[in-house]
Amino acid sequence: MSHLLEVRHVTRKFGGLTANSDISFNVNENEILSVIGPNGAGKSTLFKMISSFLPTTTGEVLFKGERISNLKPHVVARKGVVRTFQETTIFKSMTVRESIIVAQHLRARASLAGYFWGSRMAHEDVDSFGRYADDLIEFLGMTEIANEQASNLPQGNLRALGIAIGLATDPKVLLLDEPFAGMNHDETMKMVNLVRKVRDDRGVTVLLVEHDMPAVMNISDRIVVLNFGEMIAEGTPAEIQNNEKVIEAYLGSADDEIGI
Ligand SMILES: Nc1ncnc2c1ncn2[C@@H]1O[C@H](COP(=O)(O)OP(=O)(O)OP(=O)(O)O)[C@@H](O)[C@H]1O
Repeated sequence: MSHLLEVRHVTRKFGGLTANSDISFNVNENEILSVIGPNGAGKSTLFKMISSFLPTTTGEVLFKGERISNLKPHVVARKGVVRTFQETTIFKSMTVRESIIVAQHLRARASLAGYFWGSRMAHEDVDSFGRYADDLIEFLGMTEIANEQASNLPQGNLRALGIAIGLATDPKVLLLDEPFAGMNHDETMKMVNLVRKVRDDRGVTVLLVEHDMPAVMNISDRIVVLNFGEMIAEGTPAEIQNNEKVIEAYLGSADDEIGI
């Protein structure tokens, strides 16, 4: 298996605070890798650097051997590394289908003027965006809610729409920020299956930050553990569950009901 992503000696400081300290690990193609750690461990900061929403202080992130850290986020997204946000960023006034169409703007070939004047390329874009949206809607099992306004959707469907929006630009790597947060067991299991399907059927490599340990242990091929900005472990779910440093980090934190 080749390394699709390489996180190399990444450090991020905020003034005197080191949020990430010399983090290095690789992500293989078609892998589901979770980043876990107690509150404030530096997980979100690391995700922001991988998707280039935040520059590294030192170190770099490579995608297919090419540096993607410290570029503009839309450039990184266009290359195929896309971060999904929690539902706050979903266009609530649009329907599911409209949201997925609009989210494809990064793939547009026609110019803005072309859209304004209705050029042939603009018409082709709009047609292909519609077809791709319908394909995604079917793939994600959202046909029945395709024309529902996003603001009317329950939590589980909103999360699925977040994933659909992430997939709208046909990424190679999807970064999911707490995809199971606030979900009950059934909703979590549906989302676990959906994320697996995205990996299995569309060949998307998935990185996720998550606090729900049973879900993490269920879904992950490998896990990276952060604590106070340091990477303290990396391994399979079974290895992580038995890792002394990890157990200590969680027992010593407010997350001691973490269930690992
Ligand atoms: N923009 C910022 N400015 C200053 N400090 C920050 C900033 N962003 C994060 N931090 C600090 O960096 C540390 C790591 O934060 P981060 O949000 O990455 O942790 P986390 O593991 O994602 O936490 P949680 O699980 O609670 O979401 C924390 O001490 C946080 O206060």
